[in-house]
Amino acid sequence: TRSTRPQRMLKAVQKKATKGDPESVISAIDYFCKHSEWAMNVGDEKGSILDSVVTEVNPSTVLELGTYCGYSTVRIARLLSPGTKFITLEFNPANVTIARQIIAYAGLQDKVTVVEGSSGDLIPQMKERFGITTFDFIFLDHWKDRYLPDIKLFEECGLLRKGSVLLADNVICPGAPEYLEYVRNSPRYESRYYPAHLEYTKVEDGLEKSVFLE
Ligand SMILES: O=c1[nH]cnc2c(O)cc(-c3ccc(F)cc3)cc12
Ligand SMILES: [Mg+2]
Repeated sequence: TRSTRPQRMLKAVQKKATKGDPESVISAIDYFCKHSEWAMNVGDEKGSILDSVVTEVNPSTVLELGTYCGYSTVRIARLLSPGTKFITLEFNPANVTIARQIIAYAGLQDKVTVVEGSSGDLIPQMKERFGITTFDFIFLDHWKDRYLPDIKLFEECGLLRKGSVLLADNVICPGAPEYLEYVRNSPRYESRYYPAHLEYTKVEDGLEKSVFLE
C-alpha cells in the first residue's frame, strides 16, 4: 500500500542527511518540503525565530505540543544545554514512530522524550509522571483549537512560573484567534507577535510569544 508523507519524509532524511548531524536533518526536511511535498513543519523562516527564542530563554525545562515528524523537536533539542528536561507530546501514533526515527537519526534521542497521547490528558500528568515543577519554555504547535484550553490547563496545574515563555505557531494560519485574544488581553501575560509566513509558502503567518508574569 502507498507510503505516508511522514514515511517519505523519513526516507528523504535517511537518504540526504548525515547521521548524527542535526543541521543536515533540518536541511533535508526543508529541501523535501520545498521540492517534493509540502508538510506542516514549522519550517526554516519561523524555525529561525524559534531558534532565537530558545537561545534567549536557555530553558532548563521544555515542553513541545505537537511533535509531528520531529522537525521542530530537532531544532529545539540541538540548542539545549546538557541536562535540560525536554518533553514533546504527539497524539498520532504513526507520527510518534516517524518522529522517534528522525530524532534518533539526528543523534538527539537522549535529549528528548517523545510521549504519545493528547495534551489534554498528558498536561495534568507532567508533575507526577515526569517530575516537572514548572516549564521554562513551551512551544505550541499541535492543534489551534487546543491552544486556549491548554494554556488554561498550564495555569490550573501550576506548570508556569514568573517568566515562563510560551511560543505559539500558526496564530494567523490556520489561526488561533481566541488564544491570541486571551494572551494579548490578559494582565497575566506580556505578548509579542513575530510576523513571518506559513512554512514553505508566501502566505502570512507568525509566532506569538507570551511571557507569564505571575
Ligand atoms: O494542524 C497543524 N498543527 C501544527 N502546525 C500546523 C501548521 O504549521 C500548518 C498547518 C496548515 C496550514 C495551512 C494549510 F492549508 C494546512 C495546514 C496545520 C498545522
Ligand atoms: Mg505549525
